[in-house]
Amino acid sequence: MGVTRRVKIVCTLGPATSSPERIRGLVEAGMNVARLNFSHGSHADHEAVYRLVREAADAAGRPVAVLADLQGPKIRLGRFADGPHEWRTGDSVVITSDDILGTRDRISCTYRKLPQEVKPGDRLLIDDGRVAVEVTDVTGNDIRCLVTEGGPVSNNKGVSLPNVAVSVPALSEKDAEDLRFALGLGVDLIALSFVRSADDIKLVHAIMAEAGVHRPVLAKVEKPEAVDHLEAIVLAFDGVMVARGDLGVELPLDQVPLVQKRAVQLCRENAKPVIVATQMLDSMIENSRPTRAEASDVANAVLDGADAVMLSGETSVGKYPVLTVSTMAKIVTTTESGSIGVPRLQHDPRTHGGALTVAASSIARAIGAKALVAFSQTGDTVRRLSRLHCDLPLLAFTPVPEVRNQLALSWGVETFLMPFVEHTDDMFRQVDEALLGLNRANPGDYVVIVAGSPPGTPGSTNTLRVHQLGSLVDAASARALR
Ligand SMILES: Nc1ncnc2c1ncn2[C@@H]1O[C@H](COP(=O)(O)OP(=O)(O)OP(=O)(O)O)[C@@H](O)[C@H]1O
Ligand SMILES: CC(=O)C(=O)O
Ligand SMILES: [K+]
Ligand SMILES: [Mg+2]
Repeated sequence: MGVTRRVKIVCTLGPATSSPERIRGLVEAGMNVARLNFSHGSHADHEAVYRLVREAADAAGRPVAVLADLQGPKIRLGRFADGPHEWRTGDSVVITSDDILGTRDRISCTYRKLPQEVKPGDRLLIDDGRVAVEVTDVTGNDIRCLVTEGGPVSNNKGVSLPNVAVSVPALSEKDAEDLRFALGLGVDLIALSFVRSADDIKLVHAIMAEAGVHRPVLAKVEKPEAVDHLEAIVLAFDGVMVARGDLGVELPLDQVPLVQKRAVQLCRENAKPVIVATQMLDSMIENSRPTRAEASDVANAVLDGADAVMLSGETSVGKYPVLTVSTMAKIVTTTESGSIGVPRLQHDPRTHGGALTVAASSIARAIGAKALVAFSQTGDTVRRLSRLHCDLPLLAFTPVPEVRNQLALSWGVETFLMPFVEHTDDMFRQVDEALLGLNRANPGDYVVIVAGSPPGTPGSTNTLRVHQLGSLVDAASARALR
């Protein structure tokens, strides 16, 4: 049975990828997860793109998860009447909490209390640190600043205050509205930006409870506070994104690589998916080929054990969105073919599901099974198998459509959506049907199946079967299935 690319690809959608053709192109090139960035674009934009992703995924017959990335407590510049502008080193500019349409010399910001929380001498970094200013004076709502590192500024660029503890709430009114909208739309996954504590997830859960829709929530690690509480955050959330763009501004840049490695390992230990994000193939925003360093960056995330690698500006506003995805896919598959292992897991499994999946993978290898198969209603058992990075195909069977999509983010998982059945024998028949029917294996081949019994009882993973394909039907029916 062929194994395809194991590490998944997340693509941020934007103006460069809003047409049906472009979105189909991304799916064909290998997009597994589409990221809707609620820092940009209107609800109408996101809704249109959402529908196009669903259509393209259905047409391709492949699951593509949709991830809604909430802006979170990031302070941003407002809009310019006539931008973009260039701020030169030595210029004096005003950032104000007044609600104005900006000019080159005076621009609003999204955080009303900013003038009360900064003082002369504080440094503000704009657009991931491309432009830096220093506060010289605060008068009323106006913060006068000296530009210390000049550069371009435009609508909605982020403003970071690396050493100032601002009291912005973890979920703004805009985030709450965006979350309700995204849940209504039917997205599969939510990401929360600038998470500072494990408790931040409670605000998201409260809105999900009101909406009556529950979806997994990823914590974006991009604040020093998140790095300090990493383990608690991994335990509380359903996964992590290492958001290196803001992380490299909020934290000294040299610390980013080690935070990446620690976050990836912690997530694997806890069977939670982890995305490595930002600037992976950044130069492809402008060029048709990445730098050698970028190719290595993608390869190293694969070797760290990440579930997924992410593209941002490369696909949202870049000149070569589809080519960037195929380039990334090529780097990933070549790296995976190198048979260099990922770091070992440090913990013995602590749950029944964990123990059973370790045993399943070792039995499968020992008997030369063709695949590992997991039945799951929540995806939990599948993620426990996924973290082992076994070189056999990893096939997930679920009756829940959004779980099928969610598993598109997890390392190595290929998912089959199957009707719910009452008895384990019917589960094994579904495996026969799927694998023999699709010509993925031959009667007589072995697969190792992990399941729960009785089916439909979450947390009941207790069944491990060494299954010979076709053994539950007579030979004639097995042949008929082919
Ligand atoms: N829908 C959009 N409309 C206009 N400009 C966009 C849009 N999406 C992205 N951009 C531009 O492309 C840049 C990169 O896009 P990306 O989605 O990666 O946003 P980002 O601001 O870097 O991410 P984040 O806010 O999550 O840290 C943005 O800073 C913005 O200037
Ligand atoms: C993706 C993101 O938000 C970042 O890198 O900052
Ligand atoms: K965002
Ligand atoms: Mg960010």
